[in-house]
Amino acid sequence: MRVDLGNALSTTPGVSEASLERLDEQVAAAHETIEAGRADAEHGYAALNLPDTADPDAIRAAVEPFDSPDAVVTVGIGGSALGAATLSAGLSEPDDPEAYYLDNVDPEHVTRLLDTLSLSDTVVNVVSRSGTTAETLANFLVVRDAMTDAGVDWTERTFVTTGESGNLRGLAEKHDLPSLSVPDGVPGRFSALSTVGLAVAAIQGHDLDALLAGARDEASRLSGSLFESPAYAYGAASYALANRGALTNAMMPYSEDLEYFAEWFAQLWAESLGKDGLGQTPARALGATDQHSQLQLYRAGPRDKLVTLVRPTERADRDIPETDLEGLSYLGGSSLGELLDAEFEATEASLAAVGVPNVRVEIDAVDERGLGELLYGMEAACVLYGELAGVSTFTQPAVEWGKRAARGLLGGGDFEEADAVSEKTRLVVE
Ligand SMILES: O=P(O)(O)OC[C@H]1O[C@H](O)[C@H](O)[C@@H](O)[C@@H]1O
Repeated sequence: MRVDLGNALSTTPGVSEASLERLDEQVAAAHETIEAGRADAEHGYAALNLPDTADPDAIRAAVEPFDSPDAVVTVGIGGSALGAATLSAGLSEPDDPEAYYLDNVDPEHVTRLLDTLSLSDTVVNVVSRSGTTAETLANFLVVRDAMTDAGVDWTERTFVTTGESGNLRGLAEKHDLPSLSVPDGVPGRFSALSTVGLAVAAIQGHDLDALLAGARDEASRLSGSLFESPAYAYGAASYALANRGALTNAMMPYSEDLEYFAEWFAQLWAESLGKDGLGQTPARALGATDQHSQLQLYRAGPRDKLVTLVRPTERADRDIPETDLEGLSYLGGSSLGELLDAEFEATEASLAAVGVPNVRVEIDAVDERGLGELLYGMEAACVLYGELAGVSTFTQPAVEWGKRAARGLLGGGDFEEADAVSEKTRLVVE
């Protein structure tokens, strides 16, 4: 992963090179804390050890009974779905088993998906670190029922990824389901490079070793200076820019294959850093599509944004046919990839021209190695940002509040958070 901070230096907000040099002392101290956390495999920091601790052979062995299914449906939410979804979207090949994600309990969507699938040729991948998330367990009960109704033995088609104990672990043991464990100390949103994110990639036949090698490369570049580590350069600059008023981070990959990556990044950044009145709101965008919608705001709206432009430097290309249509001949003989690159450069320059901070992040290609670098790099950037900001990066108390309120409302226990629902102030206009 390469990070170019040049367009964030003399912008508004912006961070001077001299400020970054001063910040580098804090980066060195934060790096020491991070390394100590990694050495002790402390909660959260352990995620940065995954390139070495994940076991691709064990993952491949666990999914081996499911040889070439038509589809794999992951039932999970948040960190238990987005990492796998990012990988399957980024790596997908036409002959792969189709990957679907049930990460919402919208009944119409669930029904539509179940009606579309040939359930006897589908693998169900139930993922929940805690084993208690209501949406995941409810969806699983619905999927299981649909399989039984279709005459499919769900115990033959299901595998489970969860913690060492809990409801799901109990279910896996009771029915002798193939299962994987979520590694200790790895929060959901940092679990893309573990059993949680890699199992679907394994079923689809992607190269787990190359993914982890990419991540390992990025890990080897972590150092006590932001000027030597692309991940820390990104984390430190984002932190400095947020302190100076860039409270939104618009993540804008120029690749359809990375659209899910922006969604994964949004959870990572929001849930890890949004604490104590601090944080940077992630916005999701896609180049070049959003040049024709959101870019107007990014360039001319409030000066409260950092725009992160991500692209692969190599991709399979497609020529644009020659044409004698008036005014269009400049396109002919060029390629869609060249056009997309020109759009990327144009957006970057258009933001820089009016002093809107933007950072360029590049990987060589959207392949296993590139994704390993990118996901690991962003995780390390996030951990560094959290250290610099002094927030508790690996917890999510605000999310837990909502989970308890919803559970209380459904009669799943006596949770005082549920009372707040009836205390809501109303001002209804009809
Ligand atoms: O994996 P699970 O325990 O089911 O959790 C799924 C998701 O639940 C919560 O909303 C957490 O805030 C997320 O970080 C987590 O990824």
